[in-house]
Order: sequence, then structure tokens, then C-alpha cells
Amino acid sequence: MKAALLLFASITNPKDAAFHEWCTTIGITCTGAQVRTTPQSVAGRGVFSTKDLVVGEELIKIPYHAALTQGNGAMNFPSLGKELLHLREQNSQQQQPSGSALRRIWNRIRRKQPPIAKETNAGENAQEYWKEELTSYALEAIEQDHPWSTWIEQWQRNDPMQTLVDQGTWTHDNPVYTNIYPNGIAESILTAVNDFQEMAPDIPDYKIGAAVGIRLELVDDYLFQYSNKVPTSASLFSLAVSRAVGLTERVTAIIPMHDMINHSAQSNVEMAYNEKDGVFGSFSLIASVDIPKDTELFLRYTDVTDDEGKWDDDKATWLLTQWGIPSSPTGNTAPVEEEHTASSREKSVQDDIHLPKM
Ligand SMILES: C[S@@+](CC[C@H](N)C(=O)[O-])C[C@H]1O[C@@H](n2cnc3c(N)ncnc32)[C@H](O)[C@@H]1O
Repeated sequence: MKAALLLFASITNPKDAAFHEWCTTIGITCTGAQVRTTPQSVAGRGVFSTKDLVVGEELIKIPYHAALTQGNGAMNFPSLGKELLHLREQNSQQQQPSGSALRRIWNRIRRKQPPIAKETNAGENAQEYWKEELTSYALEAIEQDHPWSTWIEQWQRNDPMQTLVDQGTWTHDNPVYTNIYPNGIAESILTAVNDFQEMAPDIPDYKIGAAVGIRLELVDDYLFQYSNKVPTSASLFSLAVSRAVGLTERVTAIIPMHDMINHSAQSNVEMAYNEKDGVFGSFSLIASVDIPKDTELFLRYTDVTDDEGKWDDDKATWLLTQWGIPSSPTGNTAPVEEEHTASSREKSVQDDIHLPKM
């Protein structure tokens, strides 16, 4: 308790302090790390080491029940769980549209990425609907003032895609819908594409345009299928997507503390989990290199290099539009070789983990 008080005393931002207090309540232990809102972070807020850490040292431990998964969501909100299950059954019976030309092009690009996870522990076809369902559970948590709300209300993302989704200016029936050019594209979409291009000038604008188009289609599909049936929010949907991690082929999760860690091609932490008989116990964040005190911690969300280690602009487009993170041929070197140091009880999921894609 004394240690916790000392920890909060050193956090100056009230939101960070509230988040850490919540972490303690829910059973997350942060022995070597702290969330800080600071200009020193690449994204204005990130996780920093609070002491010198040696490779292999555990700095954060998160119990499984703290993570937002479809299974945990259904356990906390059983009636919403039933409604979502019902919707899932309805949706999977319906003929899925073959998708637009844009989506087909993007699917070709996506084949370069690891395969998308297929199913979860929450039932048949569940993995297909994780984005929609985790968003609904997150909204329900806020609505019911569930303890998770302290964390969920702090989700943030600051990039042209999130701005576009927050403004809702891409849909024709939106009163704030801005100019449409003769080619049918809204001015707000072109603004987002231009803003992205300024952030990452090495990525061709047509690739950014395609990726933005795909995401908007997915948001549209989501609103069409879920609005007026269960809690929905395009903004939270987009936030959830940027914070989720695929743990196994069956389970996608948003994990508190883990989701506060920013991306770098040269990560310095990795995640491991304790699992017995296919049941998760807890997640650990482990130093993958020696880390001095007060250093920002990084995970590598995705690799943007090809088989030969060269910067791949398709993958870079993904990083840019999924998380708002720019990259360039010169700014991305191969990740540092990491020595696996987790105990034998812990299975490293660094290689299995993929941040899910829309
Ligand atoms: C999983 S969250 C990480 C925590 C986030 N910074 C926060 O304060 O909630 C992912 C988001 O963080 C930001 N981010 C992460 N790594 C970044 C980087 N290297 N450069 C710029 N923004 C980054 C992006 O907005 C991204 O969508």
C-alpha cells in the first residue's frame, strides 16, 4: 500500500493517477513501469520504466480477468452477451457481400500480413465479430459505470483516421457532411488522405486512399449491422481496433497497461502469458533488453519490412492507417535481436501476437 501511494505521488497527471489507482484495484501490478502523459512520449502518453530493468525482468503483470475479451465481456454483461450472440448468428447466416473493388485490392495487400485469427472461446464465428462485440461491451461498461469504465474512458488516438471517424463526415446522410467532389469523394476523406501523406510522404497516396476507403466501409458495415440493436459507436470502434491484440487464433483482447504502450520498430518489451490447459492466467510484460530508468517502453505492433528486410510500403500503409504511425525507408531498421527470457511456465506470444486488422 505504501509503495502504491509512493507511485501515485510521483504521477503528476490526474488521469494517469486515476488509471494507476484503478490498476491496483483490479489487480494489475506495475513493479517497474508507469503511464505518463508527457511530451517525452512519442505519442504524448506512453509507458515508462520507473527503475533500471534488466533483460528478462517482469515489469507489469495483468490478471486475465482485467482484459476485455469477448468471454470476459459476456461474463460481466450476460444479457448483452446474449444479444450479441443472437446478432452473430443472424449475421453469419446472411450472405456476406463480396466486397468492393477497393476491398478486394486491399485483401491482396493484406495477404502479405500474418493470417487473421479465426475463432474465439466465445463460440462459433466469434472471432469474425470481435471488433463489433468488444466495442459494445466497452460502451456497456461506460453506460453501467462498471470499473472497466475508468480505463475505457481514457482510450485515445490522435490521427487523421480517428478524426474522420469522430467527425462522421464521410457519410452522405450526415448533416455535417462536407463538399463532395465530382468523383463522389467527400472533402473530409481527401483531407484525411492528404494529412496522412504529409505524415508519410514515401507512401503513395493511392495506397493510403485505398486503406482509408476500406476502413470507412468497415465502419459503415458495423453501424449498419449493429446500430439500434446494441450499444454502438464508430469512434469507440476505431479506438478499440487500434488497441486490440490477437492472443491466439481464438482470442482477441484489449489488455489494460499493455494497451498504453506505444510502438517502435525497436521494441524493448515483449508480452508473455501464463496459460494452463488452454486457460489464461495472467499476462506479463517483460524487458527484452536492459532498460534504464525513465525510458519509454515500446512494443512492435507490426513489422514494416519485407522478407529481405526492406521497408515495405504496403505494410507501412497498414501501420499508418491502423494506428496513425508514420514510417519511411530510412526510419525503419530491423528490430533488435531479442533473447527470450521468460520462464518455462510462460509462453512467449511475441511471435503469435498480431495486432488485429480491420
Ligand atoms: C495502443 S495505443 C498506445 C497508447 C496511446 N499512446 C494512449 O495514450 O492511449 C496506440 C495509439 O498510440 C499512438 N502511438 C503508438 N505508437 C506511436 C508512435 N510510435 N508514434 C506516434 N503515435 C503512436 C497512436 O495514436 C496509436 O493509435
